[in-house]
Amino acid sequence: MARVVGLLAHRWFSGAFRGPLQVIRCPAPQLHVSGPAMAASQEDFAKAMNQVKLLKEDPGNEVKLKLYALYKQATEGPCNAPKPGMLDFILKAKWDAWNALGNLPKETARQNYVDLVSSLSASSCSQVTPAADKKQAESDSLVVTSEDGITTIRLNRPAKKNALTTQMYRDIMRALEAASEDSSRITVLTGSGDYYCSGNDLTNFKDIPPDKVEERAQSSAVLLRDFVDRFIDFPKPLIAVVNGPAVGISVTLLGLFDVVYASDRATFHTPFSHLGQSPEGCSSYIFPKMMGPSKAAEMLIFGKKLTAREALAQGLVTAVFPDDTFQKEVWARLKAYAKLPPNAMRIAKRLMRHQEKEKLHAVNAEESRVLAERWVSDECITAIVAFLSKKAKL
Ligand SMILES: CCCC/C=C/CC(=O)SCCNC(=O)CCNC(=O)[C@H](O)C(C)(C)COP(=O)(O)OP(=O)(O)OC[C@H]1O[C@@H](n2cnc3c(N)ncnc32)[C@H](O)[C@@H]1OP(=O)(O)O
Repeated sequence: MARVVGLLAHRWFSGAFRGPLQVIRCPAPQLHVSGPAMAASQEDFAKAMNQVKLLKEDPGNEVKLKLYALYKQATEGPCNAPKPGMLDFILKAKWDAWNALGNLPKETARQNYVDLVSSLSASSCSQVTPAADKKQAESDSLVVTSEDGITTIRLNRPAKKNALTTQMYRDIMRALEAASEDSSRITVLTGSGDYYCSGNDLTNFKDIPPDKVEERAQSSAVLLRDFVDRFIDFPKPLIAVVNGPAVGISVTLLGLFDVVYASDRATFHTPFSHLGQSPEGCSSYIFPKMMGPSKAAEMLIFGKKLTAREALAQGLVTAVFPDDTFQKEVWARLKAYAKLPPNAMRIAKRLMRHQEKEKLHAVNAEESRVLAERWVSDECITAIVAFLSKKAKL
């Protein structure tokens, strides 16, 4: 421990503060399920010490001194070190800060330390994932956090109902790659705001020069195929926390998740025929197997929108929760799952997925190929033009 403090103190006062790991985004507030007024546990304290090393911005010497003092008070109690000489400025500043805490109880110092670190993390809007040596998110539209053994990938375009831009597909792929290698045990996909996701961002089709339409359809099909492949191959338990309505590809992909928890406000809509498009995400294979061919046809051919309860009855959703307790109940459950032995979980997943993998890749390839054809069809172009000119909504 003394080594850690020494290292931190060295970093702070030499200015080399930033840790080597890549910063992703703010921690998700709802991950903090523990009660508000409780004293910080040793575990919280240890986590806070780690978080300090990962702060994006140098919080400044005053805050660093405060952190130092609280740390010493929390671990050793009131200042008991001899006062340094006047000329030893750094040691003197540290000693003064510690000594100024007087007889503050260790528990209070621990709590204050945790609170201070948490406010610094929130204000510098930084959080890291352990495998963040890889570049993960290019924009604010995706927020990736890692905490309590759970890597959370959050779609973060609430004003656009979390519609997926081309960049977001790429960022999600990177986030999945990183999550498959980081120390987290389970991975969650969820959305910010009132929607889970409104599917493909239809403005992805905007401003394509006529002579590039075919080329763009082909490159989008490659992107789609790669994207869905990542879900097929993802090695750890993958959970969808469906916080609100889901549309298009965000619904079809659910068949590739291990568990799907939904708010009772969520709906599930795959309006492919309305859009002149065709099913993707392996849904043309998984949905009929899961819910029977005729229920799958209602969704995938006729675009029937399911309520959360209907989706539960069809096996698309694992459990439905009342919206007002959704986040609390789901995250409590996930935190418990994230304590299970990671290798056992991966092995169980591998055994379940293994027999189907080849088939799923083949289905994905075919669905992507067919969609490339649909994207250049009159039916599809008409539907997209109608949406973009605000004449049509689902
Ligand atoms: C490369 C891989 C390709 C994979 C292909 C996948 C296929 C699909 O995913 S198909 C599904 C495509 N999605 C849609 O067709 C949904 C279109 N959106 C809507 O019908 C409605 O917006 C809504 C029912 C989702 C919500 O309606 P509501 O009245 O509540 O809100 P709005 O005012 O319409 O939305 C707010 C804002 O968000 C924009 N927006 C919503 N969804 C999309 C979207 N999918 N693409 C682009 N933009 C979207 C909407 O236009 C509004 O924007 P403004 O505030 O600027 O008007």
